[in-house]
Amino acid sequence: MTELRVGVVGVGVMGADHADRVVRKTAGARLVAVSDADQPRAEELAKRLSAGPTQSVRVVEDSLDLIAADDIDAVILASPGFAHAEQLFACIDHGKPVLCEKPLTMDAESALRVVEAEHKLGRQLIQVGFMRRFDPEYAALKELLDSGELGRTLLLHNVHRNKSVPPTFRSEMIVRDSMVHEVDIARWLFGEEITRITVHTPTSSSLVRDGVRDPQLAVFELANGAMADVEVFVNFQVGYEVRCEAVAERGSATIGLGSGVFTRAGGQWGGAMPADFRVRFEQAYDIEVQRWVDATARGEIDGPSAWDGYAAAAVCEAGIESLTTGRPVDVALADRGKVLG
Ligand SMILES: NC(=O)c1ccc[n+]([C@@H]2O[C@H](COP(=O)([O-])OP(=O)(O)OC[C@H]3O[C@@H](n4cnc5c(N)ncnc54)[C@H](O)[C@@H]3O)[C@@H](O)[C@H]2O)c1
Ligand SMILES: O[C@H]1[C@H](O)[C@@H](O)[C@H](O)[C@@H](O)[C@H]1O
Repeated sequence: MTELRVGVVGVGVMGADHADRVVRKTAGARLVAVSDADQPRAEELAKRLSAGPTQSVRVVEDSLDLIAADDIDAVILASPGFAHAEQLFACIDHGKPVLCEKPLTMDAESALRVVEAEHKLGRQLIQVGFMRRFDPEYAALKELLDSGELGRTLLLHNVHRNKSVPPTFRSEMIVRDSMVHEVDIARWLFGEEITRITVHTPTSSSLVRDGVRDPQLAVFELANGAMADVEVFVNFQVGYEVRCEAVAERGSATIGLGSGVFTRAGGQWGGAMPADFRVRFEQAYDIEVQRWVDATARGEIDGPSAWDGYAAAAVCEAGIESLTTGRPVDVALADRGKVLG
């Protein structure tokens, strides 16, 4: 099998991690080029990753040129969400498969245009980076719930805490960039769309910037009547913590309790907490990128689709509206059958 020649756009925290993953851990793929609005950052990474005898990574100044390049078979998009729409349309124009970090785009309208443009092409090129679906714990939970062993799933309780986030992180980003993971997980575990969302804003931590609502407490209502709640607290100070408990008719199942060794000793109990998502979800990212590379070689995607990215964007848009009023907001979702015909 020939190697998939990959280009990475945006090499900040996540893009640099993915670039390194392609070089060191992913079979059947080769990192060919990187691009970043911050050129020195791209130069530095390319130099570091070109160190091996067989690896030569070049820098392409303009991300659209990287996407168009003849020697790039597929793209990993890890630029900020505001840059995704233009870069996704370029991938569609050039027929390049793309693993696009969440969020797909910044709003439901542009996300739907992406879905429609891909659909017009007649094949799926876009996979969205909802990597939790590849996390072995989440995958085991899904398998258990789908087996029916516990009966119907009725409720999900989620906790999503980051140690801290950059100062640019506003209240809307907590919905669009962080809560979007629970939006995807709820849709995926239930296999149902979310029809209504309410975002409550309890007292904010005194450690966050003026006006930022953190933590947030959201309730999702699903088409089948099930519900999910999530606490998102992105300035938790302690570490990275992601938990999910599913409550079903004949029992419940919880994941995310024991990252690392959980000890009971010397009158204390507890374990280590990962500092961030790169540690907690390392295995999920590895599996995600490997399966994306394998599927791309077959001309397919193997994970969350552009529709999943759009549906999440529509829920987050309603969530951002609810954030300001505290009232439930119905999700306006296009008719899937009509869009994908
Ligand atoms: N799946 C996950 O768990 C996860 C984790 C972190 C971030 N993300 C997502 O990954 C993306 C990047 O986030 P990050 O934390 O790495 O941000 P970051 O700020 O660390 O990196 C973004 C990089 O993109 C560059 N950039 C800005 N505009 C650009 C443009 N138009 N074209 C090319 N490069 C551009 C910046 O210079 C920066 O180097 C976001 O969509 C974010 O939501 C996903
Ligand atoms: O962009 C990041 C990323 O998506 C993480 O997985 C999430 O935990 C953070 O809250 C978010 O800021």
